[in-house]
Amino acid sequence: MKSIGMIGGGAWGTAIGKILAEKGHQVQIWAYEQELVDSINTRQENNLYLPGVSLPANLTADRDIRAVAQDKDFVIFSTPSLYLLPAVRQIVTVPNIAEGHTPLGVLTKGFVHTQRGPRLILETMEDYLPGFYKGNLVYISGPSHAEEVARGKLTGLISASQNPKNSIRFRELLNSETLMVFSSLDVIGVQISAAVKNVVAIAFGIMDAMKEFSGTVGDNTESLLLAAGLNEIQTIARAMGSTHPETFTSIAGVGDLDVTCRSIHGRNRRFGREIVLKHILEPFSSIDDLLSNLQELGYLPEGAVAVANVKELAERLNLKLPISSGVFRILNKENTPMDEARGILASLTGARLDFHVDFP
Ligand SMILES: NC(=O)C1=CN([C@@H]2O[C@H](COP(=O)(O)OP(=O)(O)OC[C@H]3O[C@@H](n4cnc5c(N)ncnc54)[C@H](OP(=O)(O)O)[C@@H]3O)[C@@H](O)[C@H]2O)C=CC1
Ligand SMILES: O=C(CO)COP(=O)(O)O
Repeated sequence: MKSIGMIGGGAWGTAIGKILAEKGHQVQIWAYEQELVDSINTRQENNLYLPGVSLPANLTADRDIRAVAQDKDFVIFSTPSLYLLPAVRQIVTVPNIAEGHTPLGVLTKGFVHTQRGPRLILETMEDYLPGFYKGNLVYISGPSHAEEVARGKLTGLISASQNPKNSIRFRELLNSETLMVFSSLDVIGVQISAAVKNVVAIAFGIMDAMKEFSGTVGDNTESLLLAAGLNEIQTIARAMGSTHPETFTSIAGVGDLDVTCRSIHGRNRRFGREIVLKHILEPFSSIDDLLSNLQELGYLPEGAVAVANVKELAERLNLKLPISSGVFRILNKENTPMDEARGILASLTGARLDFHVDFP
């Protein structure tokens, strides 16, 4: 039996915490909201982010982040990208972390925006953590909606680390009857795939909403977008130093892209659909305004956070990324979803497109 601290009580941290608790480990989740702590500890349910899933009694929650990280055999970060660094900063001086005794894993998908611009999650964490952690952090990703993992749907994940021993440690920790975990050394490729697929899924959601009202956009068109999205992920990942081309054909690459674009659980897809069907960008004047008021959406599409970082990286690395650029312009109110969708499809096909969609 191991003791495990989960830093983040959203849907994903809770689902993975449940898997670990069901394997007999003692799991403590750091949750930001007191209501959530009470719900997990007294009703064995995450009422805010994973309602309807009954949690084991050996999974508990606490608001004290340092207590959750203290004296644990493993600590796993599961906050959204925006809250990751503040969480890391709070636990660096916890003795077992300060001394490098506790292996650290990360479930967050996205980039961290620093004064030096957008950076990958693990490299940023390494800057704040004691030197023992350099090259030893583990990044866990793959096609895995929490709603399904928590209900025992068969799922595959990738555990990536520069240190193969550590990726195997997390693989063995997480492997269960329904969760199959595979190792990878390509920490850059896996992190970029996880972050950028969320941006592609926003474009996919926009296209998906248009499909319902258009004679031009169909399932085939969506697959065109998906394939181009994978290409865009590869382009940026290679430029950033991805080491293994097979990452993109693995569950961390095309697998996660597919589920994020197509699943009804997908929040990035939902965000894209609601841009078209519910005009949810109307209250926001720009992407900065949106990001400052993200809580108004009521759910967190990581792709909205990631796209500004992707734009900056594309400019720095001189990359042409038509899907990400189009999503950025939509969120920044520089262009309409309709014009951008036409532009993206035209750039992918080389065709001259003048279709119009009449929304209800
Ligand atoms: N949901 C999924 O299926 C999957 C999600 N992921 C990734 O996991 C990460 C977490 O997502 P998910 O669990 O879905 O998140 P949710 O949207 O379910 O939960 C939101 C989380 O944000 C926390 N939060 C809100 N405001 C703050 C704040 N000011 N400071 C600190 N924390 C705050 C909440 O805290 P509190 O703990 O108090 O509720 C909660 O943990 C994301 O990067 C996501 O892309 C990866 C794979 C699957
Ligand atoms: O990363 C995920 C699935 O693997 C979750 O995607 P969404 O945030 O779009 O729901």
